[in-house]
Amino acid sequence: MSVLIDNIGSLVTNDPAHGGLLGAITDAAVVLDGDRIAWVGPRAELDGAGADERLDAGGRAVVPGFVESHSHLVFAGERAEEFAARMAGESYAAGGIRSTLAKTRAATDDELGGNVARLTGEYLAQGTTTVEIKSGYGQSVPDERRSLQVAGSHTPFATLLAAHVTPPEFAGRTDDYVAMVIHQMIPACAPLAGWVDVFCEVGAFDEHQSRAVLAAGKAAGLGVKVHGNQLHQGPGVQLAVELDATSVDHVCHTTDADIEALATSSTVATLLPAADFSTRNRYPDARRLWDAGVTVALGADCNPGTSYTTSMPFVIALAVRDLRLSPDEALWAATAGGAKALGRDDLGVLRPGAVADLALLDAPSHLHLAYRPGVPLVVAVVKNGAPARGRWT
Ligand SMILES: N=CN[C@@H](CCC(=O)O)C(=O)O
Ligand SMILES: [Zn+2]
Repeated sequence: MSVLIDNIGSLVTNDPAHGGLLGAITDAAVVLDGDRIAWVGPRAELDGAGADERLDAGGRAVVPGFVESHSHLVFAGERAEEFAARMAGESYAAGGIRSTLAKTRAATDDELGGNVARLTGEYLAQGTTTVEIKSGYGQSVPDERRSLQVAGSHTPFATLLAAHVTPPEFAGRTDDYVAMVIHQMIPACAPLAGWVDVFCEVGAFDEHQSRAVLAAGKAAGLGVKVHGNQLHQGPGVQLAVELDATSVDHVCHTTDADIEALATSSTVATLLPAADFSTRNRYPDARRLWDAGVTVALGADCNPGTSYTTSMPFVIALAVRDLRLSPDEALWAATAGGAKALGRDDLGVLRPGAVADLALLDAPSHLHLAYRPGVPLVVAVVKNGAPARGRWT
């Protein structure tokens, strides 16, 4: 089936063929054919014949669907008390993950799946059409396997976060846990995931342990992702570059050498400012990363500990206000940048042949995403070529 999206006041394509970072077109139209984009351009050049359905954007803005490349949706329970304590002065520590681990292990598959459905629904309603989902609150072979099975029924982008926290049965024996991950968990879970990930951080996994887990995942055919340099300066960024990771995520504490290493690599720096907002952590130096030529993605990092939000528009507003990206750079990083952090060039872009995922904003341009923080501007969403949420005029 073909769909004409007509009367778009301002269209962001992310296709350099239309000029500038965002390939923006005013007074535009888009034609969809099945789940792909068939045509994009100024309305004046549209050959109007023959679409099966017409959606009218009413002169408002259309952007590519947001691409969330970092989330932890397979969990049970919540940690509002921990958040309140942090706001009263406690600092964030990796140990909070263990309380979610206990609740996740005790939950049924249906409870976990229901929570993922609720949260992916929230993402979609706010314009996010692609969501990567990590495991990581199981930390045993059966619990990581079922976490990935639950994730895989909601997304094609599932990541085995094999080394998130040392589980209680391995307390004081992190090296033994790492050995179990390498010899048992990765072989059992690799068929269910696209990437392996580790939390390389003080109090979680050190450089040696992280390298061993990532190398084993890579040898099992998985791509590599790293939680790196979130809370402290550390080896995560360099390790990610060394292992040709698809992305290194957080990247809040960096040296000149870290930025130089990223700039000369194909590893994406995925910035998660909602986690820094919610932990009062240092924000990443996005301006320096971008200006050095690093490929930057933005994600919401939805999880019950550091970032219980599914709002990519909120993340864009933070990135503009506090990370000092321009509104154009922030939108690119939340769409095309997120796609690169998933190794894809046919998501987060509106050009012929790309996946037909887009969002209608009740605004004259994408600038309003940061200009009107907290306002639900996404009023309709198309996913895989089909209207998925909201109303067109
Ligand atoms: N940093 C490690 N993992 C998550 C937080 C997990 C949690 O606190 O439950 C993150 O991306 O911020
Ligand atoms: Zn994370």
